[in-house]
Amino acid sequence: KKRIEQSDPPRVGLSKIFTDGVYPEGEIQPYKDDNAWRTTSEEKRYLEKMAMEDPEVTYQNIRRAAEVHRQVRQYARKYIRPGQSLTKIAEYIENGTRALVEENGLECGVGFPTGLSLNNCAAHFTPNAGDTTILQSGDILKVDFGVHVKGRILDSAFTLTWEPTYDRLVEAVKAATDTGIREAGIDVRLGELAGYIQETMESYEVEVKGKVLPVKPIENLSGHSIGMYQIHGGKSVLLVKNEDPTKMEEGDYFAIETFGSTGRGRVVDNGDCSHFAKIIDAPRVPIRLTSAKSLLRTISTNFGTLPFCRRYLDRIGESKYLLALNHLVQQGIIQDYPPLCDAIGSMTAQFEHTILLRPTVKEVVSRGDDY
Ligand SMILES: O=S(=O)(c1cccs1)N(Cc1ccc(F)cc1)Cc1ncn[nH]1
Ligand SMILES: [Mn+2]
Ligand SMILES: [Mn+2]
Ligand SMILES: [Mn+2]
Repeated sequence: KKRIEQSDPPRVGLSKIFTDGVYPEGEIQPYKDDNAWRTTSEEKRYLEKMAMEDPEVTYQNIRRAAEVHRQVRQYARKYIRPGQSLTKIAEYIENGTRALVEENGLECGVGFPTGLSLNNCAAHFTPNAGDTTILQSGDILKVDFGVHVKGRILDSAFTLTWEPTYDRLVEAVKAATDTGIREAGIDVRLGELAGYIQETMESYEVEVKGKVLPVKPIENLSGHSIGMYQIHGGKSVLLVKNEDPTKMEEGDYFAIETFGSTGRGRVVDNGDCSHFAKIIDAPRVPIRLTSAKSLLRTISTNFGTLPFCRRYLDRIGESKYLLALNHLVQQGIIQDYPPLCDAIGSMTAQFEHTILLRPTVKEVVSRGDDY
């Protein structure tokens, strides 16, 4: 039977292409040293077989999300060009994601807002309604988008440039993320892993207009574990050596992401917030403001605990919601995630993959032939 090809722009749902429901496995990396035994352990292989048969755990959900991510980003990389508005770029990625994952309520869909952070801004920027920002040829764009299937969130990001000036910065961050992925593993301490990432990042420098700048890891950004419908699972992988003795554990899902900067190596909240998410264990406080009460109901219905942005409220018909939204933030019910930026004039880069610490092997589920 002829395989149905993906369209351009990407619109063919993956269940029409992977008709047997089996999605490609990611890059397999065996565990190292005192966990190498896992690959051939009968007990661990049995554990994994059970996981594959459990509809809750089955690795097919996260692999389907990963294949959606690979196909959308493949077309997006070709499509995104200086001169386009960030809004158009965001909608291209989101329309592609919704179509390929065959969005269906909270069953499957967009995992979190499409990050399109420019230059000194490293994370959590996506345009709000009315934003007229146009991508420029000298920009460094971090494209960070998510796909979820049954609450399994695929979190992966890459950096795009259209001039060679910052190639070494991009190279440094790609190498640091690959170091983080390679050194990750069951029983690895998070503080130690951060040291390996820092070491790779700091071995690079970038020459800009005759000035040699060291590449700095951004010390207050981090990778993170991922839970069901929960983008931040509670464990953080910092980018500078630290004493956190917390270990990575069998069954963990991790987003390994690193950020490099030619600036301070530190980000601060900057500009209007676009990203928000319901706080998982928020206190059940009575909400007096009627508009806030109804907005919270809309958020719970449409996003659950997945992060959302103002454009997603606009597209489901909400309007004049800012007062209510800020009230929910003040009440500690919704978390705001403002744009995170280093010094003006600095440049930042990011690469991110989602990895699974399976009982027998480590799977870099979001790996593609692009990064
Ligand atoms: O910086 S984080 O808040 C974080 C890092 C460590 C512990 S929590 N964050 C989680 C997140 C927050 C809001 C989102 F809309 C999406 C994700 C990392 C991240 N942002 C983008 N990709 N990955
Ligand atoms: Mn991300
Ligand atoms: Mn992440
Ligand atoms: Mn804040």
